[in-house]
Amino acid sequence: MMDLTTESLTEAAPAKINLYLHVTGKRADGYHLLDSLVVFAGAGDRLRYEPGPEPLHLVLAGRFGPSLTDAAGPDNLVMKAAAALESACGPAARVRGGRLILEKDLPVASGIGGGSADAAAALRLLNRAWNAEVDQATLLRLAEKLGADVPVCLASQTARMEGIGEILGAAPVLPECGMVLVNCGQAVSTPEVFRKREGAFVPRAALPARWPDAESMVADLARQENSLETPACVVCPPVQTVLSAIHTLPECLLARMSGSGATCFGLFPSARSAEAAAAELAQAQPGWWVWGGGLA
Ligand SMILES: C[C@](O)(CO)[C@H](O)COP(=O)(O)OP(=O)(O)OC[C@H]1O[C@@H](n2ccc(N)nc2=O)[C@H](O)[C@@H]1O
Ligand SMILES: Nc1ncnc2c1ncn2[C@@H]1O[C@H](COP(=O)(O)OP(=O)(O)OP(=O)(O)O)[C@@H](O)[C@H]1O
Repeated sequence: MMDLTTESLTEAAPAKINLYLHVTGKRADGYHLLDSLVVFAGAGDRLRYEPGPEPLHLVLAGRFGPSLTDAAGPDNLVMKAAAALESACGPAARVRGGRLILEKDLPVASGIGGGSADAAAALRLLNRAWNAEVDQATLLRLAEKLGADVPVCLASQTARMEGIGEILGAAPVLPECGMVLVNCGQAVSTPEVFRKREGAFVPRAALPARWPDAESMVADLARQENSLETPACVVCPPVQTVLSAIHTLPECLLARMSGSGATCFGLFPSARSAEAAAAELAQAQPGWWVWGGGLA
């Protein structure tokens, strides 16, 4: 008998951060080929499912719930994921209606994959709650169709991401470190940033099997880049201000933008030093979204 306790009907949707992001090429269909080291932070959204007799619908809550109210319908990535899963259910599945409650605590359209993490959480959650028995390979195929960042969010574990996001491989073993995430409040369109990218493609990075400490990781990461940082600064100039602010925080080892922006991250020697730095920045910039802590 399946366990349908409250806990089993809740899924975390952690923020995705691209520690580096190289645009290595472009496909004929316009999608870009990437090489990226993806990690997940302690910050995230939360998705809860309350089965019920009414048709499945989405309720938005959390700090950024109101910024998505126009997108609570079938276009929301959570509802798209639910529909995709329903179409792939096994014969023993018990597809039910009810409420999906999305605690939206990550800024929207901000380069940390909030919508992708929500979609992946919906696939995991409903696969369990509906007893859908959709296998991992099929889940990955559904995830790919929902968005380039959804496959990596399915496992929500550190990974090296290639192709357009669908090729997931082993990543270096990471050392203990902390992270600060900062968003200035301006939504940034991913296609627009990709369109504005200019110049040569960047080769695939050479990475070790593991980094023994945060300093050696940062020394390597400093040789990599986010190829979308320059175009994102054109679309959203405050990114530059945010990067400078992170860079000057005590103990900051590296400051960089994630994904297509505008959220930027700082790496710190520990979760504790990141929390302290985040508290300092939040006080100085009350209008920004600031988070500090460890990796997921
Ligand atoms: C920039 C990243 O966040 C890095 O992790 C992702 O590549 C973007 O992932 P995403 O937001 O899930 O992207 P999607 O919703 O699939 O695509 C949005 C748009 O971004 C562009 N896009 C996206 C991914 C990719 N590899 N190449 C692209 O050119 C395309 O114009 C696409 O129409
Ligand atoms: N559950 C959701 N959460 C956030 N955005 C959603 C959701 N469903 C649909 N969207 C739409 O998807 C778009 C991208 O939002 P999202 O927050 O995933 O972007 P992002 O952080 O830039 O993602 P990425 O890092 O994958 O590029 C927004 O314009 C938003 O309207």
